[in-house]
Amino acid sequence: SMMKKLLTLVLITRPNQVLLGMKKRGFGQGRWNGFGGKVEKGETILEAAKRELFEESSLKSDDLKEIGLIDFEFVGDPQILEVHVFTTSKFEGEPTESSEMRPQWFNVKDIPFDTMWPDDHLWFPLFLSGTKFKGYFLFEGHDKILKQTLDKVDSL
Ligand SMILES: CNc1cc(N2CCOCC2)nc(N)n1
Repeated sequence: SMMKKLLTLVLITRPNQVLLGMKKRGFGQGRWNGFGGKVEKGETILEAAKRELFEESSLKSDDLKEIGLIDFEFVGDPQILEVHVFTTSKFEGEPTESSEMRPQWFNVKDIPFDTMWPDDHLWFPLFLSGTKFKGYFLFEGHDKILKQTLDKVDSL
């Protein structure tokens, strides 16, 4: 039976650039990604996004805007990952390496998609153009997308 796990993903931007973190351990290790993780009991999804952003990058933001909702399914695993994607260009602090993440600014035209999750190059253009989206990706392992849907939406 399908179980859903709530997760967050925060993409910080500044003019012509996106802040990504190199995941140093655990799920997605060795790939650049936004900042995020699990939603704990007793916190809202937005509170989780803020918390994970601070824990993983030392940045603080009260301006996170939800721009995407992505369901990830993995063949053979009943746990669906429901990832709530947020972005902001208003933040405080300096990106700082954590135990989980090594942050680095990337020019938008040089996003390292080859060392990111294979779904990212499909939905990043929507995030970068300010288009809200809903997506579904069925993975086989961590590198192969078997099925996908990606739709622009007016509201999430
Ligand atoms: C499977 N493809 C994924 C997963 C993912 N994350 C799952 C764990 O929580 C943080 C976001 N993030 C991206 N870009 N692609």
